[in-house]
Amino acid sequence: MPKTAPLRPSRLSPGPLLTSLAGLLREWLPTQRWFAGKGRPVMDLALLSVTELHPGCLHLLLQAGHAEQAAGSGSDEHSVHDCYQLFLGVGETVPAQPARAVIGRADEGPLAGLMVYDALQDRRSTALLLERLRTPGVVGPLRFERDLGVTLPAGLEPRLLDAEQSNSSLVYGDRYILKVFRRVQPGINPDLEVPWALARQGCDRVPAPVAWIRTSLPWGATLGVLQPFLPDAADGWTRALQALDSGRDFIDEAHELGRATAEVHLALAAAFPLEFQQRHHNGRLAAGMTRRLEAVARSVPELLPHAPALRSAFDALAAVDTPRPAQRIHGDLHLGQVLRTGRRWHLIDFEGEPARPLPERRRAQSPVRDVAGMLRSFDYAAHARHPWRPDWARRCRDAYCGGYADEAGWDPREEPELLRAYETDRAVYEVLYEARHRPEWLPVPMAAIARLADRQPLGARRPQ
Ligand SMILES: Nc1ncnc2c1ncn2[C@@H]1O[C@H](COP(=O)(O)OP(=O)(O)O)[C@@H](O)[C@H]1O
Ligand SMILES: O=P(O)(O)O[C@H]1O[C@H](CO)[C@@H](O[C@H]2O[C@H](CO)[C@@H](O)[C@H](O)[C@H]2O)[C@H](O)[C@H]1O
Repeated sequence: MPKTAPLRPSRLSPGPLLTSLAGLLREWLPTQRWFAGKGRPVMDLALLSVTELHPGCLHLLLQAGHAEQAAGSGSDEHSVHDCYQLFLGVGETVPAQPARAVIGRADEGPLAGLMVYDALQDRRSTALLLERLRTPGVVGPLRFERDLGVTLPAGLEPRLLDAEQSNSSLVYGDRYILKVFRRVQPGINPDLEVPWALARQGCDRVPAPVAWIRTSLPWGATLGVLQPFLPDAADGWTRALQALDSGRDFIDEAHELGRATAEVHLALAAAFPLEFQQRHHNGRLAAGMTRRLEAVARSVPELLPHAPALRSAFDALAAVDTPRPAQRIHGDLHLGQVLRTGRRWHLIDFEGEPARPLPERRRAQSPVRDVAGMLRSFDYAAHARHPWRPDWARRCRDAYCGGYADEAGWDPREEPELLRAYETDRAVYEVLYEARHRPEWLPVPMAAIARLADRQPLGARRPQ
């Protein structure tokens, strides 16, 4: 049996504890998908907070730095620091669980001789985590809170979701899903803030938070959110690939998805203050997009030859000065963020692009940005299958914009400069994302970059 006695307080002091964990974490972190420096060496580590959640289970907020190569001629490496949330099990043995849960045996410091493992893969630890959420309260700097109007049942069987994701999610008895944020930033996470506000607005397109975890140390932040689990749901990406595989169009689904997106945008506009953009707003927006393009081109040299042509999409945006109200949006909308149950679409994951700072992700923006994200996603799906089906993507894109216009009362295609600039900006983001996390996917956004630079409409065939 694993040792489950509480650790002596002296063992939890951050400095000595790090002596035990540093070597193990340096090996383990770069293998985790949610680690920003995936595959790259960890440069430095600091423990920002240590809490023993229950005997043998440590909750850590860990600051980790990794080297980021600014590629291109003569550029240097610099270090990037992020704060990560870890749940570590510590015991004389590792409880029965997948071998990949094992992090290793500590060979020095206060944990010397003890095994360390990923507690999110341990049934006992994750069952106790749900118990904490059922009975709100405080453990050290951690606050467990919930919607007091909802009663959470006891004893729901936990399982760690085996999905490609930026965080870690636990499903409890197919009734609830707990998202544990891995990269933590100061401030309320929009994935709690936005679904909560939408629920208050009566919008049922988004699962409403029922419980959440926050911390006050080292600063105020959201650590996790529990929401109802939609059983038998398939995400839009899976549905789109199924349609492609069986040679089917996806027009009805895309049209309905456009309507669902517009419905959520209307609810967001009602739930949060609108911002009326100042003159020259588009100029500033275009300048930000240009800066991002230049930064990504320094990291991913394949982008460099296209940069001048891509900049023209941002210059065209800067030349249009028609201020429009800005509002809260989804911020990272793509086919993987929409779930279909029966004939209904739901939107999930309002965190925004995980690499952007939280204040930026919470800013009011044009809803065209979300539309552009979804349009890019139809192109991604079309590229994921051979032969490439650009006409399939184009029909989806038209149906999606048509559905959006039916619900919202305005068509995103009426703002071509904004749509093109946002699509270009999104493709640039995807280049960086794929280069960092899934290099084998890099050709997909790079193909879009080549077409955007050529001023070809996406989804159209390149001239032979
Ligand atoms: N409420 C839900 N019901 C059913 N499945 C869900 C729900 N929320 C998330 N999921 C599943 O979990 C996966 C990851 O969730 P997501 O919020 O996108 O996490 P991440 O931000 O880490 O990528 C989704 O792709 C989806 O398959
Ligand atoms: O994990 P998140 O949902 O926060 O999103 C990140 O990962 C996505 C990939 O899992 C990435 O999306 C890109 O690939 C998708 C297909 O796997 C495609 O549907 C999207 O259009 C494309 O952007 C997303 O960009 C990233 O933020």
